[in-house]
Amino acid sequence: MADQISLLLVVFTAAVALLHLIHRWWNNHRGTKRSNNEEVHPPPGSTGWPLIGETFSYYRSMTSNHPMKFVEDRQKRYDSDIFISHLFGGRLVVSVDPQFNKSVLQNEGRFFQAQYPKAVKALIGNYGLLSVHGDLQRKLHGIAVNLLRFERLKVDFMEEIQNLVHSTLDRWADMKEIALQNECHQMLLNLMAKQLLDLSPSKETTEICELFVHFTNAVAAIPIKIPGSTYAKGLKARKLLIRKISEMIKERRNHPQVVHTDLLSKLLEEGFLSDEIICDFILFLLLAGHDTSSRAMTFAIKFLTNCPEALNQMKEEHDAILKGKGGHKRLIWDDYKSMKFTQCVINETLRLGSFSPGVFREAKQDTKVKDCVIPKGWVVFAFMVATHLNENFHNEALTFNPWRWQLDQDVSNDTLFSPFGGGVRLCPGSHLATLELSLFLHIFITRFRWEALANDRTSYVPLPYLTKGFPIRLHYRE
Ligand code: HEM
Repeated sequence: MADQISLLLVVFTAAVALLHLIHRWWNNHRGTKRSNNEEVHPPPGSTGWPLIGETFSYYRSMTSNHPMKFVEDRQKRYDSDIFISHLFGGRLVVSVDPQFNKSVLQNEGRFFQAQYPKAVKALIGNYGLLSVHGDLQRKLHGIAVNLLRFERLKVDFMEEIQNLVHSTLDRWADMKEIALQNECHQMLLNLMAKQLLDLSPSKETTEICELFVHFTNAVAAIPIKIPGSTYAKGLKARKLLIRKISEMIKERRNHPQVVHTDLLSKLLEEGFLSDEIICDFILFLLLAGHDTSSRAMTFAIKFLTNCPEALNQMKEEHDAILKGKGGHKRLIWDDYKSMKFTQCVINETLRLGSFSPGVFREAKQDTKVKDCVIPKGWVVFAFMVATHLNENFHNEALTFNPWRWQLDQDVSNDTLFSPFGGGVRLCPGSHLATLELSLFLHIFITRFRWEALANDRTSYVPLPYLTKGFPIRLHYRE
């Protein structure tokens, strides 16, 4: 009996090994015949193991002190900046070529179109902005741009953000010790909940924030739908969030006499969007509008904590602004525009944090790049973080150095630095995000000094975050 089991194990192991070799060979040698019988070769690469592909190597590298190892190994192995892999549940072409990535973004709707993995689409819904194309994308993008236009930033948001940050910091001061990452998530979700759904900070917004933790974690998690998995929890959170928004829509329709000055009212007034579109659109804006900016806030404070020279320069800049206002604490647009060093800190935080690590685009036709062809229907992962952390483009790329933005104007070109994407999908929230960060840094730095309570590390998966949530102890500045 024992012999039979051993024999079975040997046969099974040999079969798996053989399958793997065949799979590898097929990955490395396949070509596609075009209609004129010319054989075209996709980029070099490997889809790794059946089903899981190269997911584990990618995760291992992106959670380590050497996040670019996954990319660097493949660049060396294939002698190419564009290679095939199997990540996020499917085969794709990974591009770390900044010129090609820029052209992918600029050619949205022509040669490429946004195509996020099925698992992400199931979370953001059929009408989350990154799922829609053509006229509907332009229409919804336009609504988002209008919501976040300069005139609104200069007046409404300027006022609203400062009120919110001051009241939140009053609460933090009472708590003395806080987990900054969670607190920033909650603060910015409160801002978006007010703008989109007219919700003031309450038990309900705290519940929404808790659901968003599961929802966001699932966006870049391994998409396994078994009960208790990160992905399954995210899908459940989506269902509950959509139910909440639907109930608000019903409530508004039942009580039209109650006046609201939020985005939801405007969308209902316009009357041409279905409830399904409105729910997915609002859910997407809630997500996009709080998650990345709140991560950026936490990272900025963490980077400054580890770089006392930059923190001192920030203190000087912000103390001078306050002094110039003769004790009047509320900032105006010109004060914001005068924060020169702060802008360098924000750029450096966006580069080193790379909060939106890459974008997904499907080739709408066979597309020649260098000496290979990306066949129609294949998805390209334009991996921005690999440009942002590349030593060839940014000297000592893993070091926080805000002064690089003062000295070397070249690094601010949008081929090498594109934290907000580009083309027709350029992030409509980029100016709001910069305003939020600047005002937050001003108020935080002028009110508090702080000490870190744990030795936190950066992980770039599922999305960039600090592994311990950056716990800090706060003290009022003398
Ligand atoms: C640090 C903060 C932020 C970063 C790094 C960021 C990054 C990005 C990137 C890279 C894209 C392009 C995705 C693609 O092309 O596939 C994008 C799209 C988008 N972002 Fe942001 N974003 C930030 C903040 C915000 C905020 C505050 C809002 C809204 C309040 C927002 C709303 C959106 C929307 C609606 C889109 C989709 C645009 C479209 O597909 O038409 N983002 N963002």
